Amino acid sequence: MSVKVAKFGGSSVADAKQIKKISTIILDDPTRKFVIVSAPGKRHENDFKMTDILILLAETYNNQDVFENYLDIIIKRFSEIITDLNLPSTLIHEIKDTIISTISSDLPYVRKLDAIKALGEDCNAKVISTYLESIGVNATYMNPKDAGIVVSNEPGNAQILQESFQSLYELREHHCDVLVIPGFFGYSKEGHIVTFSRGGSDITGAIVAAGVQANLYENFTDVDSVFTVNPNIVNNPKEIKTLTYKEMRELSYAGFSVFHDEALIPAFRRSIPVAIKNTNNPSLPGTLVVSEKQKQENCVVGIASDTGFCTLYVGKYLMNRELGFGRKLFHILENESVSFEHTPSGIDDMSVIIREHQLTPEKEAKIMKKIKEELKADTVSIHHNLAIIMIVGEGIMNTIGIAKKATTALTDAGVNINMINQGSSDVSMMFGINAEDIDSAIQSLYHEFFEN
Ligand SMILES: Nc1ncnc2c1ncn2[C@@H]1O[C@H](COP(=O)(O)OP(=O)(O)O)[C@@H](O)[C@H]1O
Ligand SMILES: N[C@@H](CC(=O)OP(=O)(O)O)C(=O)O
Repeated sequence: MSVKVAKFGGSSVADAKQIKKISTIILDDPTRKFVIVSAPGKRHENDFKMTDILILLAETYNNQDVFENYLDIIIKRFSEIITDLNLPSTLIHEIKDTIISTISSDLPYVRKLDAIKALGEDCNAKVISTYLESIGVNATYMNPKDAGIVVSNEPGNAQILQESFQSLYELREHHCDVLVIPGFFGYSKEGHIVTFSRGGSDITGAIVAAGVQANLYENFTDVDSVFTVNPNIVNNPKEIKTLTYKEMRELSYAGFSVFHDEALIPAFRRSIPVAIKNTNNPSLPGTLVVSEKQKQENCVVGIASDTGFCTLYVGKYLMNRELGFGRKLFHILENESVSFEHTPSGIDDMSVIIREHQLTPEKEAKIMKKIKEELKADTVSIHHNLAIIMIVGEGIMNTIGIAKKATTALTDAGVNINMINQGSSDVSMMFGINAEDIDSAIQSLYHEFFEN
């Protein structure tokens, strides 16, 4: 039996008009049995995402601040959707009761925050399945607990547990034609709601696709395809037709927010192709992510960029001869719950690239003090405001001239390179630059690699 998993992102389920569009897409293909939905997203550029307001609601309630306006915004948004879809008003009363009982529950704050964040997806899934039923579809809402989505106990950063896949496979036999599953969260073994990292409905989609052994995982969003560069930086960039899991993971990791980087692994392990398509233009083929693709003349498929990094620089004469230096350095970071992204190193120097949001000024000072004292380092410093650029493509490692092209483009744009990391990955080349240079760097690289 051929089955597809279709995930609809926040922009695809942002209001009644969009929900009607996704219903047509679901009805169009009877193999679209598993539907994963996000919370209502942005309806236009300056709009808000429901998840952001839910977080503000949780925070203000916890700080005993004024929270009622956030509650009103959330209820109003769901009310509009329910009214415009001609669904019974009892549904909005149920949603309101659920939100109020969740915020006033006596759960510890981290648990409550996750339970509140999950409400956007959960309530929207209930609304969408009720709508599908109202138009005659044999659809049902399926809670992630009943679906068997068991995750690790890390609030806001869940990982799927292996045992989930067997239970998910059994969903294939479910008597309904369409199962609507809320994205973004699962349940820990202890029964707590735990969310994935932000943008994590893509992860739910990939997990369900892997579990039910789908023939295709369709990820519906608001762009016609994955573009070679971020369309918010370059106008109308070229589209990518096909790319490999590995290429997509690197690009997503480095800023192609169209697809979550952690959503690739479950699909990759079971070789399930991923199609990224536009809800507003569903007849277009979109972008296909697969295990292997034909060799292309220009091996570079995409160039991603992301900000919010910093470099922790450590210098010590004879570092290369000191057994265990790296281990001790990482141990200091581990004790402060700081993970690292990259570690370019020299003979007497080591740089550790870290995502800045993990550091507070106090944590930063503590880490630097420990490195100085415990590792007897000569120099320790932290440089903020770093951006990374990732040039990605299978075959990059064995293609002559990629670095030359990249450095020419950066030179033409007057951009200083703070760091180069090449050879650690066989599909990417990384540059570190100042965050304020990102747009001009990407525009120049796009010109060099895709227009010349
Ligand atoms: N290289 C890229 N190709 C396509 N979209 C990109 C790229 N980089 C960033 N994006 C952004 O990703 C957005 C879609 O992702 P997201 O906002 O998470 O959608 P959804 O609401 O479907 O979850 C696009 O509107 C676009 O602004
Ligand atoms: N709603 C969640 C999860 C998600 O995946 O949303 P979206 O599909 O709108 O990116 C978030 O905003 O993080």
